[in-house]
Amino acid sequence: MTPLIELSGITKSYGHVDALNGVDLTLHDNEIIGLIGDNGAGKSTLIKILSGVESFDSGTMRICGKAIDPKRHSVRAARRMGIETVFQDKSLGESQSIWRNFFMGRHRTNALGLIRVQHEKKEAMRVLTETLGLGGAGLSAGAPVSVLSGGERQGLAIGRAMYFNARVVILDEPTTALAVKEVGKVLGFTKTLKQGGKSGIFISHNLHHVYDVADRYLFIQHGRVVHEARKENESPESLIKTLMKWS
Ligand SMILES: Nc1ncnc2c1ncn2[C@@H]1O[C@H](COP(=O)(O)OP(=O)(O)OP(=O)(O)O)[C@@H](O)[C@H]1O
Repeated sequence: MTPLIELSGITKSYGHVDALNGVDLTLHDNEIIGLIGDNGAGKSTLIKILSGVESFDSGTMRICGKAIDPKRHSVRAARRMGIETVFQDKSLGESQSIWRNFFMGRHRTNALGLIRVQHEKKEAMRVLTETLGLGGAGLSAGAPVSVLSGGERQGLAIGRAMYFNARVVILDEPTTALAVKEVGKVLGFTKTLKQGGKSGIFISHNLHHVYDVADRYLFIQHGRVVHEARKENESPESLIKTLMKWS
């Protein structure tokens, strides 16, 4: 089966800094991979390239078998091909309502071009309650995002990506700065992605979290994938040992 994402020899420099030095990476259908690497290893640069925020200098990138022209790659193009990124706490507007956030930039309109407010409210709540199990007293589509906990905000961003048919959801440090209970929620949402048939790329400095959600682990050092491991042969402790070896 054609992989969802195939990177071969991807390089990216910022002036004299070589952030990526020939990355090879494959992501398959309904698979979650964990990207592991020390500070400055190149993880963020890699996901910026995948999500279209940055372009790459050389190498080849294929999404669902289609070769990507680095000059035409953009966030919009990546989204069109089903790649969505959930950034830590940055993808939601605090004071805006939950339903507006959910449909931000992709509102459903009627024949007159007006936003279908009731439909969007209903759909947003359906995804949050049925797919992600959020809810409880007081949660309504019209409430501001600020009423949601840190974990629930990540859930909203993940639910939104699923609703808009993302094939691949990239989670960049989604558990950083969250309380333990909230971390559990976010790890649960990430597993929901996989149960829903999606794929994911999960980045975290906490290797217990990465171990928990990913099927396969890629270790990055100095802008290259230097080691790969599968869940069945690993434990959180063995991942930590391997990271120390490559740091
Ligand atoms: N916009 C930029 N301009 C100059 N150098 C950059 C830029 N972005 C990243 N770099 C450099 O590229 C290298 C890889 O950085 P990157 O942020 O991708 O690493 P990372 O693995 O995500 O690190 P961290 O875990 O600390 O977020 C680093 O040396 C970094 O300083």
